[in-house]
Amino acid sequence: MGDDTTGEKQNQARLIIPDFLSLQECKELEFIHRSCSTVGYRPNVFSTTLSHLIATNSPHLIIPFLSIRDRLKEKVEEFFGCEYELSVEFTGLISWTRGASIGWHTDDNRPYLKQRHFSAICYLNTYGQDFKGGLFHFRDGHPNTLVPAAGAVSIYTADDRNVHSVDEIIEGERLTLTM
Ligand SMILES: O=C(O)CCC(=O)C(=O)O
Ligand SMILES: [Fe+2]
Repeated sequence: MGDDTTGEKQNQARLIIPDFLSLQECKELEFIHRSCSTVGYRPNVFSTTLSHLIATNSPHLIIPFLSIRDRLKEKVEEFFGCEYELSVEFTGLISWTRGASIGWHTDDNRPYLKQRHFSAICYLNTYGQDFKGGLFHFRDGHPNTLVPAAGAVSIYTADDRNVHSVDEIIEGERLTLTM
């Protein structure tokens, strides 16, 4: 029974919704990334953050993000039972090209990230079709491996219940909306 309880807690720490965004929304965000992305925070990674869109005088391009961001925030608050408690700390489009990968980590893994409670990753394109490699893995619990598909969202707590990694991109470009 102890194990069951642990399993249940583990399951509650993540939520995967296969069709959260329409393909049209994915395409629109992809278009913005193609027009505005800049060199990202790690090798072979490119990003388009909302602050970058403001700084480069493209504030109109923020509009498509806003309703998606609210929908996602509502979903997180509903699922994790923290209505009206969250504020969104980061919103950006992030693409990974050949050679990019990330090993096991949690998303609150720096002292200055401890205020981060949840991560949400919307997949804007599809494994096997747009890129090869780039599978997402949770170290513990279920589901274990996520195969990125356009429109899906994965929401998980940023703590050590959700240690995760992403395989190296072998070909193409893997695009996400990350919050
Ligand atoms: O893109 C993903 O699927 C997750 C990326 C990730 O874990 C991170 O950037 O911290
Ligand atoms: Fe991560």
